[in-house]
Amino acid sequence: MASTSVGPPSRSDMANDSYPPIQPGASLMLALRLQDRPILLIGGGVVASQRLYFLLESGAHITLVSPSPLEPSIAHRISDPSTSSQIKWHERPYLGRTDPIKVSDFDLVMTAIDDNPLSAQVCEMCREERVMVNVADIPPQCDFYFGAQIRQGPLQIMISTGGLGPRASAMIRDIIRKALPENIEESVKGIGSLRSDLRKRAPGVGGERGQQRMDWMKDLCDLWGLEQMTRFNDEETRRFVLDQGWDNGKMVSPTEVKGKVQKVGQFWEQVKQFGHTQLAAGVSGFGAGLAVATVATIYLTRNAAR
Ligand SMILES: C[C@@]1(CC(=O)O)C2=NC(=C\c3[nH]c(c(CCC(=O)O)c3CC(=O)O)Cc3[nH]c(c(CC(=O)O)c3CCC(=O)O)/C=C3\N/C(=C\2)[C@@H](CCC(=O)O)[C@]3(C)CC(=O)O)/[C@H]1CCC(=O)O
Ligand SMILES: NC(=O)c1ccc[n+]([C@@H]2O[C@H](COP(=O)([O-])OP(=O)(O)OC[C@H]3O[C@@H](n4cnc5c(N)ncnc54)[C@H](O)[C@@H]3O)[C@@H](O)[C@H]2O)c1
Repeated sequence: MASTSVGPPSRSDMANDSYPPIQPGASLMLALRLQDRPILLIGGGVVASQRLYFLLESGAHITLVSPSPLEPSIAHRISDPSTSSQIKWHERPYLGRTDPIKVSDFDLVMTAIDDNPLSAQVCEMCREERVMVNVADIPPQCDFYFGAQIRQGPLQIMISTGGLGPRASAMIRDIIRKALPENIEESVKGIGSLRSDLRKRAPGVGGERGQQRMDWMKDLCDLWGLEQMTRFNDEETRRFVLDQGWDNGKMVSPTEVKGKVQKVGQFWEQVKQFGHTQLAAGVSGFGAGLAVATVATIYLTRNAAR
């Protein structure tokens, strides 16, 4: 029978005394934040070039040790002004224990070389210094594995088969990529903006306030769904949802917002267009008066809705 992943109990399950069984052998899946962190990368071939790509995107500072020739994309990153300051290249083989570059000076170490005994030695050095290491050619000695990845803006997905089938990981990645909604990146950005606005409006950490904020956000996400979340990229929509929803301790559905925000938006469009027409016709006094009246009406309408 296929095993299923149960996962930890959610906040709402906590009350039910439900304790799913532990299934050992997993990796801890994390999203490492490496901005400005020192990373040691040993090797200059195809695998090292792939490591380098992901490290550069994470903002790390990479010390690269490898003799020439380098895989061409690595040479490109070293000379390209947009990435050159992130890479310090030592053009020579790494010497293991006798090397002046010490693994203890780095947050992570990665070897991608065609030299098993040297990789094993680097791994041993890292264990002694308690530095996490990825050894591309000896999976059992890795503290962490890479995986097939999808990155669409802030959304990141990683697939791991626990080292069993890297190619299978890439194939599963392609299935997931096809299944994702086209505008998923916009959904994630939209909900990110709403969360950030909410935290400005209701600051503080933990306690009752924190719980309220989380409950409201969770219910709102469930009510709106991923597709509608793209609409939170619009500032007016966010304000409306927070004014009407959060401030009143209730939920506002996408359909409720649709009417209101569109109406206000349309008014503004009309005001703008009307203003232009009047200016073009040169009837400025009457136009300005009417525009001021319209703006005042909108202002009152907006505030009455709060
Ligand atoms: C996912 C991906 C991420 C990445 O590297 O960034 C990744 N390998 C990728 C591709 C790939 N690697 C290999 C092939 C040839 C076909 C095949 O063997 O399947 C292909 C396919 C190809 O190139 O298309 C050969 C290979 N890989 C490893 C060994 C050593 C060994 O097993 O002994 C050998 C044998 C060398 C030999 O035979 O001599 C080891 C590892 N490779 C991992 C990750 C980790 C486990 C991932 C997992 O849990 O699934 C792990 C354990 C350690 C690590 O690398 O961290 C990336 C796909 C990225 C993408 O396409 O986007
Ligand atoms: N994890 C993976 O996804 C994966 C995939 C394919 C291969 N591999 C394994 O990873 C290793 C590297 O693969 P590759 O395709 O990049 O090989 P490669 O032959 O293209 O590159 C090896 C690189 O290591 C450099 N090198 C050798 N000795 C060195 C030393 N002492 N110090 C610094 N650099 C040194 C070489 O100059 C070369 O640049 C292989 O052993 C392979 O078995 C892993």
